[in-house]
Amino acid sequence: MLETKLKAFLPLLIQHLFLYHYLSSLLPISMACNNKFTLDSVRDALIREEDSIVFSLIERARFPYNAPAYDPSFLGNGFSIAEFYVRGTESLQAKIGRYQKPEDVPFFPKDLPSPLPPTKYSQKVLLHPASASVTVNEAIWKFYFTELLPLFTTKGNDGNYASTVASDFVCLQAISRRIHSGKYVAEVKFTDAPQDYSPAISSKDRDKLMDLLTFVAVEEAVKKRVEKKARLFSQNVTLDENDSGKTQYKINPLVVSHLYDKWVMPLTKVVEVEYLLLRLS
Ligand SMILES: O=C(O)C(=O)C[C@]1(C(=O)O)C=C[C@@H](O)C=C1
Repeated sequence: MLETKLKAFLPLLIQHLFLYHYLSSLLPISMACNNKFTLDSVRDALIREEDSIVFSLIERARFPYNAPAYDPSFLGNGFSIAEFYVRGTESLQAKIGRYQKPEDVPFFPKDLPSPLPPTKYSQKVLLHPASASVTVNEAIWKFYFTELLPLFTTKGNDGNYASTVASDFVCLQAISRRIHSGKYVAEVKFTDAPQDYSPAISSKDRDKLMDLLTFVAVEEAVKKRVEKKARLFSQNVTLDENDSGKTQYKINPLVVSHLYDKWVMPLTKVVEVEYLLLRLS
């Protein structure tokens, strides 16, 4: 009985060991600790991304909502200024080698040009090859413009559309990179416990996978930390010793914890599940 079970598990184990050996020599330095890819080192990378997200929101909050920047009829070419800018910038960035790392995912992947000249980066950084197809950027685009922006910008229109959409793109890229880093989290969780994840992957049991990869205490800590970072990074600093006024924040710290609670962590988990479902292919 045990022998039959072992025989069934053997091909999986060989595939797993091969991929683990291959991947651990290829993963990004920022996520590797002493050349070892661990849950702690990946979580450290996610913590670092929090800074980028908070600072990008602070920059965007300098401008009011600026509705004309999102009006698809404004330029007369069928695109809003925001979409036109993101498409053009992604195309330029692809030419100089962006979008080869699994966590750098374009919002408009169709017809992106190849890098000039071809870079070597993609050969150094690889997860399971199927990971490239995992993207939740459509959902990110939607929640960012329709739900998040109105929460942290003031109503109004100051005509600064170019700066506004450039700031939007920095926010979108930071949020997307953090969420798609879920591919690394999923990989390390799988390599740490293939025996737990493999049955749920084989039976395509999304709920079970979601259950296995969820750590409620970690999520609570993340929400508290990002709120604290927003409080620290976005407060107005004065040198006036007698200033007993209420601290002013450039963005509401509660909006940042809400962003993580409602979108960033749930979508990271979707990325993890989708990655895992492809992990044994
Ligand atoms: O740290 C992990 O284990 C993750 O999977 C990342 C993350 C997050 O998005 O921050 C997502 C799911 C877990 O429940 C906890 C945290």
